[in-house]
Amino acid sequence: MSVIEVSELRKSYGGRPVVDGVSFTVQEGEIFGVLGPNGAGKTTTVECVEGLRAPDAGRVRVTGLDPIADHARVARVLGAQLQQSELQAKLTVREALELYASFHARPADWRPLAERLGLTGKLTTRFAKLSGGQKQRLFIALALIGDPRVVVLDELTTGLDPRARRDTWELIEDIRANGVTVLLVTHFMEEAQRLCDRIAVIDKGRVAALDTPAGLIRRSAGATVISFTPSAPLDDRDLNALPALASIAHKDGRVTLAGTDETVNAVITLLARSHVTAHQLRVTEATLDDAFLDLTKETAA
Ligand SMILES: Nc1ncnc2c1ncn2[C@@H]1O[C@H](COP(=O)(O)OP(=O)(O)OP(=O)(O)O)[C@@H](O)[C@H]1O
Repeated sequence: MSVIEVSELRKSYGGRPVVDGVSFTVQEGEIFGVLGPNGAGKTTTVECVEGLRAPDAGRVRVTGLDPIADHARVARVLGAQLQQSELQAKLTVREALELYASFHARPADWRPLAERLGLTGKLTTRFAKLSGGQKQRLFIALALIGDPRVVVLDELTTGLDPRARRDTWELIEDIRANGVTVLLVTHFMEEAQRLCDRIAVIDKGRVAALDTPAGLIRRSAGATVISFTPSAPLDDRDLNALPALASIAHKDGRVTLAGTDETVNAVITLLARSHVTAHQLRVTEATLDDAFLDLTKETAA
């Protein structure tokens, strides 16, 4: 069952389209990633899902409800992460939890939530005195306090150290294990690769690709990279004729080819046929990072 449906969403600012026909659906229980370069339109898209912005065109549904027309009902099923500026510096963790619980008709009990998020020892600490990781954990708690079916987390781990980021990833997996669907906006490839079931890569206001992390890697041009130092020079014409070749580079006598498994098999055949030995042969799989750069390379150019 789909929890979020976005269809042909469009939004312009001052006549400039920043979301230009975005469509995707998020299934119940998924961690769905929205990934893209700066200014791609990710936040605008999720703000339309949250009902914070009205689309110019297109259709958005959250559990079948329109986030603008049915704002109150959507607020009951959707938990949104607050921005830093939305919490008063002097509010203690306990006060923030109680205050946000009071906004909901049927809030979750904040005590076990605070326990699960490791905030029990910080209940009397003021917001301004919390570390970056503790603040993020509080934001997660506040997003979950209405006992939502779906939670939207935007750039949750930006500014956290690697340890706090990993702890946050475990929390997100834990949220999903409790049956909550997660819509995650992120800049971090490692985060997206590790957490997301599927990812929409947004580029210039459009969905450049939508797939599982493994699927995105497979469809990027240079999904597999093979490098070696040949015992004798290989004919460039033979190398350039390799199937599914995405790129070729020569450096310090070493040849590096990006392509697919087909390219790897063909280069091994070529080496055997040419009686050339490949020293220090390495075959590596591209990461989501490589796939992302490939999928959004026109933007960077
Ligand atoms: N209220 C607004 N008025 C005018 N322009 C806006 C407004 N909000 C966003 N924009 C512009 O729309 C574009 C898309 O912004 P958006 O925040 O959706 O992108 P993003 O993909 O989330 O970017 P980032 O990764 O940098 O947060 C940007 O160029 C931004 O400057």
